[in-house]
Amino acid sequence: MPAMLTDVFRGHPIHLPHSHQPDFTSLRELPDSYKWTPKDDLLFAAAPSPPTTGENIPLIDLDHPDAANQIGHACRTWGAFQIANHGVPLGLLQDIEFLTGSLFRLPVQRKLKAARSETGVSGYGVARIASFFNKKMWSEGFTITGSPLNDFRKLWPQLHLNYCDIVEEYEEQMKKLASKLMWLALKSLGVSEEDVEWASLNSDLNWAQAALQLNHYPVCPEPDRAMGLAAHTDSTLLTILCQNNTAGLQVFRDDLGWVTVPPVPGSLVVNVGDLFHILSNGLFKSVLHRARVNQTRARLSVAFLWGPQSDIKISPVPKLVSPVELPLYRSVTWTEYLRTKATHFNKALSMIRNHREE
Ligand SMILES: C=C1C[C@]23C[C@@]1(O)CC[C@H]2[C@@]12CCC[C@@](C)(C(=O)O1)[C@H]2[C@@H]3C(=O)O
Ligand SMILES: O=C(O)CCC(=O)C(=O)O
Ligand SMILES: [Fe+2]
Repeated sequence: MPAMLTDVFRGHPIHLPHSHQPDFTSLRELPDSYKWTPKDDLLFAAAPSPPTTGENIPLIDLDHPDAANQIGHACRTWGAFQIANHGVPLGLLQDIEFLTGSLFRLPVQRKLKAARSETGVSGYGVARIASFFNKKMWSEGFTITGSPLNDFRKLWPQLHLNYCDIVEEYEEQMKKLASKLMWLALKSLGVSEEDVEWASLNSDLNWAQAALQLNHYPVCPEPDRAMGLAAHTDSTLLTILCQNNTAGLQVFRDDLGWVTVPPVPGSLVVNVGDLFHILSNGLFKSVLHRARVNQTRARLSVAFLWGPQSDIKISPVPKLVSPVELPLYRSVTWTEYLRTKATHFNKALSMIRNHREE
């Protein structure tokens, strides 16, 4: 039985001080431990794209006949795009946003009842990547893998079953959408289901698994010096992000710097993760992104982090490899990759890169 996402960090404990999580609303000044400088993150001060260039990740209508090519182009140039007409009911997006808001409005002591353990994936706390930075991030998170029942019972003794239903329905919809997006993107490269062995053997989506990451970025007294979620790439095949109507997500482009992704009501943001970069033999860009905060409005986001079951080995699709286009990466399971990332963070991709023989 392969390790499930839930067990990924068993034997790989990490000490993160969730219990020191402050009551953000009570802080009138930004404590020094939350003040970021370029020393704390080399890209902290990287120039943002001037708003006049108007360059931004594309908004793609999934009903458009050319959607596959538009998605492929976005994956190659940005590693991110927004989608409209995605088929996920608006009411469900509102429900998951409501659930997220209700969760983070709970008193800190209640949230800590469901704190993530040192070897766990699920629960309340700071993002796992926090361990790589000297400064703290102005955010709190809640990760869900598998059933949230046990955690939700601790958070909402009365209402937990309603909230579990919302998560189940949301994950169901996201699973279908993520798979559709992956095949549309691959289609743009001339790759179909028959070309991807592990998927064609399991066409009913049983080859996939996911985590749901709920994020809260409270109002911040000094947003220019704070960081909501530090720059990172996701380890996933694809991540689908639902953000409330407050801007904060930024994506990085070498030629443009940091570009803010504007919230578009009813749309969803899609990020290419490291595993899709590997699968596409480097053609799709695993996008570096981060979340900034602001002084007037709290921000919520819900990330659906989607990847393969833990026994599936991901490697460049054979059709995209040739004597001139050598496979850039060796094969890796999601579990192996998450563990590599937990140790080497932004060096993880280069750890599994094949080095060309001289
Ligand atoms: C499946 C996963 C991806 C993730 C690590 C995790 O085990 C669960 C949380 C995910 C998340 C969300 C916030 C950013 C991120 C880098 C992190 O620290 O936790 C991602 C992880 C990832 O994609 O590597
Ligand atoms: O809140 C956001 O916009 C980004 C969240 C994110 O990157 C993540 O959860 O992995
Ligand atoms: Fe992310």
